[in-house]
Amino acid sequence: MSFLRNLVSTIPRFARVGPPTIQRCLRTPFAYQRSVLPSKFYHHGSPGAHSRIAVVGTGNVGASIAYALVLKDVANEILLVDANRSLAKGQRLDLDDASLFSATHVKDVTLQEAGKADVIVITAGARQKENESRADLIDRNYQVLESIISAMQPIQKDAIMLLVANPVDVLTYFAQELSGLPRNQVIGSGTYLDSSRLRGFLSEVLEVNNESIHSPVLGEHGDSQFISWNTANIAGQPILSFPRVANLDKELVREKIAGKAMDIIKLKGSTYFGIATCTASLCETIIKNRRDIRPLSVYVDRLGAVMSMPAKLGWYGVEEIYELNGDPGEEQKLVDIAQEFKKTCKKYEHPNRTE
Ligand SMILES: NC(=O)C1=CN([C@@H]2O[C@H](COP(=O)(O)OP(=O)(O)OC[C@H]3O[C@@H](n4cnc5c(N)ncnc54)[C@H](O)[C@@H]3O)[C@@H](O)[C@H]2O)C=CC1
Ligand SMILES: CC(=O)C(=O)O
Repeated sequence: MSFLRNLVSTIPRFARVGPPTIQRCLRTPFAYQRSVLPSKFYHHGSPGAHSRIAVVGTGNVGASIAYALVLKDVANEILLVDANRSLAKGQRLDLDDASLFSATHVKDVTLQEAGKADVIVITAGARQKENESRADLIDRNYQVLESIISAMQPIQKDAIMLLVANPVDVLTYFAQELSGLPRNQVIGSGTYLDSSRLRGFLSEVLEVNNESIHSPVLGEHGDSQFISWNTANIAGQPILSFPRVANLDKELVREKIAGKAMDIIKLKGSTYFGIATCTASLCETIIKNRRDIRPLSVYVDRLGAVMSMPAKLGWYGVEEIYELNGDPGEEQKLVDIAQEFKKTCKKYEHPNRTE
């Protein structure tokens, strides 16, 4: 065997690249895959685990997510779909060129086929222009979402649907209403991106790697988001006990983080690298059942609203939502955000909800 391996390693890599299925078998041994993945990731009697992520909407955000997924080698297949079919095809051809170092196979498909994926990422829809808020997109993007979900039916019953299009909290709620999937399988990227922006900022203030900083931004992925200073910590020490953080103007920091998207939009028209990194990481969390805790758009029963709260994510979607530590100011913010959310959604209330 070792003689064969040595022999194979002398063949240039480009000459060893075979059809995608063969590459997949070579890269990830069958026994390993069987021990790690649940039955829902087995399809078509394929000789190993077979995970598929659909990306609906292949504009700036969708294409960047697909690119990040290819580089991370998260799934066997990425399925691309866009109302503009030539755009999806063009992105697929371009991504083919990027998959040289990845076992991921990229396809352009129909919405019906996307509905059979294990993870369905929805980025389709309008984006903000300068000085437009995320909430201003609601009328346009509700229509887009409704048409996409109806064209994807019947959606695979174990699928996890991950909303990215804005306003993400409101669209997540509508997707929960319209998709027929259990609520815990329909989530939004929420304030994961805002939290990563805050970690980046605090990492410079404290000169600590951002992965060691736990500082969630919660509530709305929008103007009313807030920083949970009372739960934030480094190495278990409250973050407010660090003088460099204690001395910051907290409202100024909040505005800086909440306003970063518009700062970028004013300079280059849209944001996509940050959300692509966050979304690819969420897909990996789902497919590998990592049970990471992330600030995500989830339905919070006691408040009757979708908003960003720390949530445990894995194969089966959201398994648990974590409450804050009882600070009355932060609780009031959640209540206010829930009230605004309900006012917005009333206009679109769907009569067919069964759960
Ligand atoms: N949640 C977050 O943190 C972030 C969310 N976004 C949101 O992501 C969304 C997409 O942004 P971009 O990619 O920059 O916009 P884009 O305009 O580059 O791409 C949107 C794509 O959606 C497609 N589309 C529209 N209707 C469709 C339909 N019915 N079926 C299939 N495809 C359809 C369009 O053809 C277009 O290719 C926006 O709503 C934006 O606000 C953007 C950045 C961060
Ligand atoms: C556009 C957007 O939602 C963001 O970059 O946060």
